Amino acid sequence: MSNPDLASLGGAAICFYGAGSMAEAILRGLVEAQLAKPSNITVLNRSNAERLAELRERYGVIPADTDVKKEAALSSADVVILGMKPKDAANAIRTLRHILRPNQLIISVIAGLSISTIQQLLGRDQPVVRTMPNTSSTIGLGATGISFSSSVSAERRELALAMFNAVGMTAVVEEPLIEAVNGVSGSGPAYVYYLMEAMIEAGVQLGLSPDAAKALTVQTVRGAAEMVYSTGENPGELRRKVTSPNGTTQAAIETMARFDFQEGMKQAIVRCAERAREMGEDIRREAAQD
Ligand SMILES: NC(=O)C1=CN([C@@H]2O[C@H](COP(=O)(O)OP(=O)(O)OC[C@H]3O[C@@H](n4cnc5c(N)ncnc54)[C@H](OP(=O)(O)O)[C@@H]3O)[C@@H](O)[C@H]2O)C=CC1
Ligand SMILES: O=C(O)[C@@H]1CCC=N1
Repeated sequence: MSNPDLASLGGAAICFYGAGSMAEAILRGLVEAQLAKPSNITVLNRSNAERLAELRERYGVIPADTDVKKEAALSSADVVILGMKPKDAANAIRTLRHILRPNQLIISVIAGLSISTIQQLLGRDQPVVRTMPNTSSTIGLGATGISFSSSVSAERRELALAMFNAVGMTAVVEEPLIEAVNGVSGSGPAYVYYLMEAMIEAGVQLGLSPDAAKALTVQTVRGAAEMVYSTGENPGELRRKVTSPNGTTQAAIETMARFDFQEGMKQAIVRCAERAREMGEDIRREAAQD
């Protein structure tokens, strides 16, 4: 399937600096949507050459598996995507200081890491796009929050949006709201999986086979998400339609309310955002030691 946004990415050379699960989710989406040619994508990591070979096998992207190739891939890229864990970010970004040119576009997916810390680690006002995607990008159903440093041109904003629109939907937010995005959708798939684990366990407890409990749970979550998406109705309205007075659903919801289910969810999301800020602060302190 060709993509109408293809023109906006053109032949941009993209380098994934960090080649883990999030990098794979994005690059797979880009390749499958034909938004980028595999021959324009290089991947590199710290030391795991087998992983790079696996990505080459799966998507046809180019592994940069020696120091010379890594430096060449980074210095020649139009876009460098930072995809390492927050604890590895400061050291990894510092090494870019003498490799990158000042106008190369940086896109970060790293939780907590602010645009100003990236620029501090690079020692200059490099154009930076800060994002918070999620792993559903793997199947083109990602949700990504995006913010830009003031030095990112309108054309490059479009390019970054096209990249993440290729793997799902995007929401442009002011940078201080990226942690809120982390709380809602960056970590969000895990909350849904957690809920599904409980639904499956309860189904088995009630006598269903594990396979039947899983199949019924998966279809229920898919169907419920699709109902909200395709009808445009609020989840609360749709919930009320399922809940007959004094019926089975009411009994279930009242039980959840006794355990303060919604309050627990809200506090979890607030804590997630707070944890992202703490992790960002740790990296900022590391950067300040320069
Ligand atoms: N997973 C998720 O659901 C989401 C993750 N994120 C963010 O994405 C980032 C990556 O997460 P995830 O993909 O799960 O992590 P992974 O552990 O799967 O991947 C991390 C990658 O970074 C590489 N790396 C680490 N240090 C360096 C270095 N100095 N130079 C080059 N490469 C390096 C690792 O290489 P090697 O294996 O060789 O050490 C590995 O390829 C995190 O910052 C996270 O906050 C954002 C949204 C969602
Ligand atoms: O758990 C984490 O820190 C990462 C960031 C968002 C999802 N996973």
